[in-house]
Amino acid sequence: MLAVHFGAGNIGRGFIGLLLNEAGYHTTFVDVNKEIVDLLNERNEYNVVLAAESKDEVTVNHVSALNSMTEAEKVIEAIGKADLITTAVGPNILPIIAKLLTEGLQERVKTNQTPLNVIACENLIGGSTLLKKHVYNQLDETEKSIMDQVIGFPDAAVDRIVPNQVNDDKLLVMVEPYYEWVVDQSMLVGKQPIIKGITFVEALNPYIERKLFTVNTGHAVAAYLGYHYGIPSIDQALENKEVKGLLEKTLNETGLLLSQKHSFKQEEHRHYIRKIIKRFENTYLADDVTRVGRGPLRKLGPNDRLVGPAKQFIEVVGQQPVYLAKAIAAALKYDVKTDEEAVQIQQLISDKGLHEAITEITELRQDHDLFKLIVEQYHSLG
Ligand SMILES: NC(=O)c1ccc[n+]([C@@H]2O[C@H](COP(=O)([O-])OP(=O)(O)OC[C@H]3O[C@@H](n4cnc5c(N)ncnc54)[C@H](O)[C@@H]3O)[C@@H](O)[C@H]2O)c1
Ligand SMILES: O=P(O)(O)OC[C@@H](O)[C@@H](O)[C@H](O)[C@H](O)CO
Repeated sequence: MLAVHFGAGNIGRGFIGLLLNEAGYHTTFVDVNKEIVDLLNERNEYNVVLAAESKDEVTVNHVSALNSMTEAEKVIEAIGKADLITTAVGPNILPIIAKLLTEGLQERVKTNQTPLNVIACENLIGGSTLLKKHVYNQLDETEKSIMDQVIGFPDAAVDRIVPNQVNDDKLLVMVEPYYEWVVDQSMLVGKQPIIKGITFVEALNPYIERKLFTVNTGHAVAAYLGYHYGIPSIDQALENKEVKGLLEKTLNETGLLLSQKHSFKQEEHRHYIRKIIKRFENTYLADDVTRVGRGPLRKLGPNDRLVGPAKQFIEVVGQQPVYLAKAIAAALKYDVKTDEEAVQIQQLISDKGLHEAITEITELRQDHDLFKLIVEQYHSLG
């Protein structure tokens, strides 16, 4: 069995590649990083080490790689033969890989009508659906009706913390022990892939919202407030009582929303939150606040992990999301010069002023309750 996986980065190698290998796939990674592509082809294997006292290590083999910049034809050929396609490139890169993916799928369906699923493993609600949209924008009506029959784009939620890697061995990936991969079964075509570690569910929305609005909202709070207090890593941010307290209060807000919206049992959800906080406290991960806070423009988007639940909190719970607003304010103050999106936000605030910048970034109208809360919290953060 062949899997073509776009993005041989942290989650690609440290999570998806590992599970695909355990399920018996040969994985062809597609990436633009020449060094990683060359090393994968030289060794055809790499190791994954657990960020835990045991430091257990497993070898992932049956892997190779293609450079999408210089080997487009080979990528198209691999898509033609693939049994599964997955991605972990980052939401902003999906429109870029969609071009080559489309060419591959167009060629494939000319001779191969075997059903094929494309699963985007990104931190995004409706990631595969978005990728499908980018693909379908390039198809004519006949191609669309063929693809409707044989190509599936099931949405997914993936959860495993994989920090930036600082190992001498450039292929080695350190990952936390915990993982969860949930896929929307109702969106699959053909047979369900047999991959130990995937949970198939009939409706993904409660799972992706639970993950994004708990793990990623909590992570964002720790990153932006951690940065605000000059703390370099997430586990250290959690040692700071002020940050941990604000994190817990923010997750109580999203918890209330999620419990009301998806009828989660409150005690079970509290247990889920406690487990996540423990994961953030893992000192073996030493996860930089700048990795977790990366891309603040994306994270402040109208449906992402901060503004998304804050708006819903007002609508569903009927209260003011004070702590989510504080996290949004901290994200607006995130001033990391090496992060292009942070630079853009600071530039926007200085060019157009805070109010206009908030509207442009979050798409919130100035008379929205959340808008006023964000402004208040921004000024109170100092
Ligand atoms: N790291 C985590 O803890 C984690 C956990 C769950 C989900 N995710 C999600 O997984 C995705 C990837 O995150 P990551 O942490 O692995 O990032 P990463 O930067 O480590 O990996 C991304 C990879 O994509 C490659 N890439 C960039 N442009 C490309 C292109 N045009 N074609 C092919 N490959 C390209 C990069 O070279 C890199 O190897 C993101 O959506 C992220 O939100 C990450
Ligand atoms: O990948 P991002 O930039 O969307 O978010 C940063 C982290 O919160 C994220 O990578 C987590 O580590 C991951 O989602 C855990 O499953």
